[in-house]
Amino acid sequence: MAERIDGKAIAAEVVEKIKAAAAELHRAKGVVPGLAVVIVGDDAASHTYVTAKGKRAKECGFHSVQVTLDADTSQEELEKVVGELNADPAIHGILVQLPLPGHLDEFPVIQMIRPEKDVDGLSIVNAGKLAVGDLKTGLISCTPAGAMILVRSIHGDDLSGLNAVVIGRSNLFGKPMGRLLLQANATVTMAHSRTADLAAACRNADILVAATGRAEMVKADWVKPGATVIDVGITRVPAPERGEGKTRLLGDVDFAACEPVAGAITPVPGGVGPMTITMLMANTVIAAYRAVGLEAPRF
Ligand SMILES: NC(=O)C1=CN([C@@H]2O[C@H](COP(=O)(O)OP(=O)(O)OC[C@H]3O[C@@H](n4cnc5c(N)ncnc54)[C@H](OP(=O)(O)O)[C@@H]3O)[C@@H](O)[C@H]2O)C=CC1
Ligand SMILES: Nc1nc(=O)c2c([nH]1)NC[C@@H]1CN(c3ccc(C(=O)N[C@@H](CCC(=O)O)C(=O)O)cc3)C=[N+]21
Repeated sequence: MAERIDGKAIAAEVVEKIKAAAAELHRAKGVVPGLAVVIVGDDAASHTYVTAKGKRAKECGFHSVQVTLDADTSQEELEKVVGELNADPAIHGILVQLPLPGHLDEFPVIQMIRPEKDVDGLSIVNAGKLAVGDLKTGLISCTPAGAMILVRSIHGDDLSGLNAVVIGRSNLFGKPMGRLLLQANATVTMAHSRTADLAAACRNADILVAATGRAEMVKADWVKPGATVIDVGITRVPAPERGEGKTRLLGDVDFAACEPVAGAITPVPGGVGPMTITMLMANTVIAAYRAVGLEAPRF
């Protein structure tokens, strides 16, 4: 049976470091880290997730702002809001919840966020720094940064000699995850919807990371015995057995089938998700340190 990687417990340890860093920043410079989350429209799942971010920000002692815009907000209105947050000295981190409603163009909105405040790591500057291996001056997308802490909890900092397979190649997760694994000396395969024999590619993985949003697609015979399996996917499905209107979350990994084969595995919920929210706070405190010219702590 695989070891279960407890994302909640590891996130709680990181939260303590974040709180201490925030307290030190306040003591040294009188500055409170400020995080703004912008959400457009009324997607229920997005709102639950944004509420969780606000709660965690408060818990860390941050100044936290949520900007909720109507589903029919125009591109100009959204860009005006981001412009104001860019100019606000009390805000060190800005996150625009994705995806945006279909009539809005994501790319220009994300690219106008000042790189120093881009806590999602999606700006060309931050993505580029990661691509050239500069992990010290940019900001790295929260979910891959959190997933790497989970990988390190099993394998340590140096992944030399290990094969890693990432399923999914999004800018938000797959690409930065692949780059972080490569930077840590893993031999990386980036798989996606056009990969020929996905099962065979996965069977080669000492570290298998799934981020597709296809519920339970990773089966037991895709997993190399003893491999570390990191499940990023989140799909909400109806769960009538829990009561009327109730739902539950499924990952991209068929957990029950893969747990006996893997060496270590993350559950959903309680794996990568809690790390994502925590790393958003870590990025915000890092941005706040840099804003006052202090060297940022590492998490
Ligand atoms: N736990 C957490 O903290 C977080 C969870 N998520 C979840 O992770 C999942 C992925 O998110 P994100 O990267 O933003 O999603 P995207 O939809 O942007 O990307 C999905 C990727 O999966 C690939 N893919 C889709 N279907 C298949 C398939 N059948 N076989 C192989 N590859 C496939 C796509 O390939 P192609 O490029 O060829 O289309 C694409 O690269 C979602 O479920 C999301 O909810 C996301 C962020 C944080
Ligand atoms: N700009 C942007 N950045 C993101 O990082 C981003 C985004 N947009 N859009 C949506 C996805 C999804 N995502 C999740 C984060 C945490 C949990 C999470 O906390 N999950 C808990 C469970 C929560 C629950 O029970 O609902 C867990 O897995 O244990 C889930 C999903 C971040 N995303």
